[in-house]
Amino acid sequence: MQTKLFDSNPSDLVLNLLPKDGCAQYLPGLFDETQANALFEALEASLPWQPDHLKMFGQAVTTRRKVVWVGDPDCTYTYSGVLRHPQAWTPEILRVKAKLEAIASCQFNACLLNFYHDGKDGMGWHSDDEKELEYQSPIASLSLGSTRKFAFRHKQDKTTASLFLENGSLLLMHPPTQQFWHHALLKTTTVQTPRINLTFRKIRDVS
Ligand SMILES: O=C(O)CCC(=O)C(=O)O
Ligand SMILES: [Fe+2]
Repeated sequence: MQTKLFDSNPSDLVLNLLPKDGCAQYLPGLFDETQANALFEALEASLPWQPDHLKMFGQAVTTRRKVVWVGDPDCTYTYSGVLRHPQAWTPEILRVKAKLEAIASCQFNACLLNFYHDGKDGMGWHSDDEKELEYQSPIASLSLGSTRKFAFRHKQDKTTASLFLENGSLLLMHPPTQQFWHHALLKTTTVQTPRINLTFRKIRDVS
């Protein structure tokens, strides 16, 4: 499947990285090196980064990776068994959100930010399919800092697909990707520098 991402530029054809049951599109260089590095530094310095708390096999786990949950005030969200209350949007994140909304032609109301100190930090296999998430909406994932390997694995037949997420790049995961595929940010011994990832999401109106 080939999908046109921008109406304005006919050369911006972005291929689907998945062979079936979903659509993931990679757009490198959405922010150039200078912009991406400036954004990385601003986010690293200004946000209240905290270790993440997960429940794995009934056990409480504290991650080395750090997170910030940002969103509209009513966007509480439970994942990995833990209820999160959002921090208020910051001007930088709002600017990024507006840019990604224009590209993805949709609205986001929440964003999970992850800080990976180096290759020893990663994120295990999961899908972003919590009941609070709007099933129809894509997830837009912006990468800043070190290049890291990201992989998809089909839930039924275990087919895999992977790619490297570069500084300033965007990965769009469209429905029904989360229903059929797990994804992971793979650990590696070869990366010694940090990375920040922002995943913009749409929480359903549960009122
Ligand atoms: O860091 C990444 O690229 C992936 C993050 C992710 O999968 C998530 O936040 O749900
Ligand atoms: Fe995810």
